[in-house]
Amino acid sequence: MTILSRFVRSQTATALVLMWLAITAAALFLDGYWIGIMVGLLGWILLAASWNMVGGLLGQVSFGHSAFFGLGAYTAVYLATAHGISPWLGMLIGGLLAALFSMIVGYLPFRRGLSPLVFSLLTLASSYVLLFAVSGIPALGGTNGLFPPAVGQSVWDMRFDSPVSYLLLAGALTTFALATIQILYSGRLGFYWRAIHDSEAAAGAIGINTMVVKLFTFAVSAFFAAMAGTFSAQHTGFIDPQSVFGVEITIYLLLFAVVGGAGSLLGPVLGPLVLVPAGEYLRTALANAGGSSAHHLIYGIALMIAILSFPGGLVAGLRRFGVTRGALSLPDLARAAGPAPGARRSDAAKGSEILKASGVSKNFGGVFAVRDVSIDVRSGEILGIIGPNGAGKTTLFSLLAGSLKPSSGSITFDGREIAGLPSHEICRAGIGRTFQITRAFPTLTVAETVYAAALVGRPEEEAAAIAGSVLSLTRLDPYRDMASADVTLAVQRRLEIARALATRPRLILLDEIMAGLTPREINDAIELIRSIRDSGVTVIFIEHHIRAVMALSDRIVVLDAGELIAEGVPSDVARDPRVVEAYLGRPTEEPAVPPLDKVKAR
Ligand SMILES: Nc1ncnc2c1ncn2[C@@H]1O[C@H](COP(=O)(O)OP(=O)(O)OP(=O)(O)O)[C@@H](O)[C@H]1O
Repeated sequence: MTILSRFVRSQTATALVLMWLAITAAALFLDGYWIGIMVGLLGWILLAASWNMVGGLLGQVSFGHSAFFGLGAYTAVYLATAHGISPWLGMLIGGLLAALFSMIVGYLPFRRGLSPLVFSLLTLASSYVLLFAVSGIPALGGTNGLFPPAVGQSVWDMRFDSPVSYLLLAGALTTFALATIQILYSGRLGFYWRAIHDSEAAAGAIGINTMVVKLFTFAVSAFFAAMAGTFSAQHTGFIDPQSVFGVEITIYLLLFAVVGGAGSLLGPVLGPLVLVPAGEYLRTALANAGGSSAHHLIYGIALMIAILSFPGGLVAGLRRFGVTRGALSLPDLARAAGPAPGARRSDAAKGSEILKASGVSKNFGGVFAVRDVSIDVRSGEILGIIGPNGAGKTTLFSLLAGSLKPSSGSITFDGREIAGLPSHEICRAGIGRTFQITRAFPTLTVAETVYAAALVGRPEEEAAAIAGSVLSLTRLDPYRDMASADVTLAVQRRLEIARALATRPRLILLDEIMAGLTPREINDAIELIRSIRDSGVTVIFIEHHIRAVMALSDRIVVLDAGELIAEGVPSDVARDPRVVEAYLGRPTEEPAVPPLDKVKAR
């Protein structure tokens, strides 16, 4: 499907058609007062849609969109007053400045993977920094603000006599933003946004460069917010630091998101559509009965009732009428006949070394989770990693998969040093992983999850072919349209494997995929792991189920208290006294050491 046909079928397109019908009707039948209200409404929709890209779709709540709004307003007005530059050019420059500013603000939290709260606070601080900075600059009018030049009344000056002209301009800018967001969402970015929103760690593990996606999205969002700022300044004819950089704008944006539905494409349209006219109606209706305090009181109470009645916002309430959060563009995977998951062959010949960890350690403060561990993994083998709870198995996986950086040591994969690389680069190098505690993408279906993983770094047709074949291999076909959050634990674990396989790894790391499964499901998992190996993928798996470890492993590595204590074929490892001691504690009488395969894991 082409970009255009995807767009035409979207709910955004329908909303835009309705919006233009309303604009036409308003232009024909409404007076200047109501047209002014509508202009304000469209401005809020534009700003709310821009905020929703980051706060809703990515799940990174920004308290600083007023900073971008203000940058757009001040840049255009200052360039027009001081240098006679057209606000159109000012809008572009303001947008670019805001995009640059957003990248400076977002770089550190995104790069370091800091918590969303840190991001929120940084954005809030950024709007205050600009508020105080601009208030202290005389050339920008200080706290008194600036007026756009009154000359003109022309398209070039973005100053119009007729309210209808502002209405048309607001409609055009809002259309530009909503259409752009919809087009981005209908492509691969929609999948990446949802994946990052649902689980950033899992998004990185399927190869998504989460930092780049977040920075890009933040920059586009800031550009649109600045656009709204320029427009608003031209429309109202006056700006001051408090009105454009102030926290009220952010509070309104959060309210629109909560009432409309954050994370959906239509939420930022519905939120202002309900709240702006309702606020205006209350303001005028109660003008003679207590003035602004009565209006604010009733507005606040109504808002609280609305928020409590529709926890997911209006979009959630309207879902039964077919209003969705925005459909992703999933191709028909059933028709896609793809290559086997392991078709991306390793450079390493079967039996040769594919992964080598040498002297790898990881400490958390004084705790050594992994201490001086060295392992070799051969291409085509199944390597089991066992050890008591807290032995360092998952930490070792995280080091191999890039979610943790080793404190010391080296890890090479296919001869390339990968220690300390971010998880998306390690995935792209050919290592896939599952998580001990499953990290589904709950807002995606089973098929969308697998397709999203296959899509990273590949054309859509190839991704569809891979996803189709992985769904068959992992026997997930019957569940493909179910939400990932709604399937059973056994299916969720298979889905994690399928997601990792869809990245077409040469090596897959499986972390306790049998935990909590029934004996029958464990047998299925054993068969699945064998078929993965047979498709050409090397397997390392952590498991507490000794029967499965014995049945599957070509070799076993045993960790205890962060150290490697034994390594070898299953029969040797099972009888190694150090291993049995690690599991059962030191025997009091010799030779009462039972072999490990008779021991139930703790
Ligand atoms: N982020 C962390 N911060 C501090 N300590 C940690 C962290 N992650 C792991 N540890 C500690 O490192 C040690 C090894 O933990 P790890 O989860 O790797 O063990 P494991 O062998 O996978 O255990 P299990 O079988 O219970 O999953 C434990 O003592 C754990 O408490």
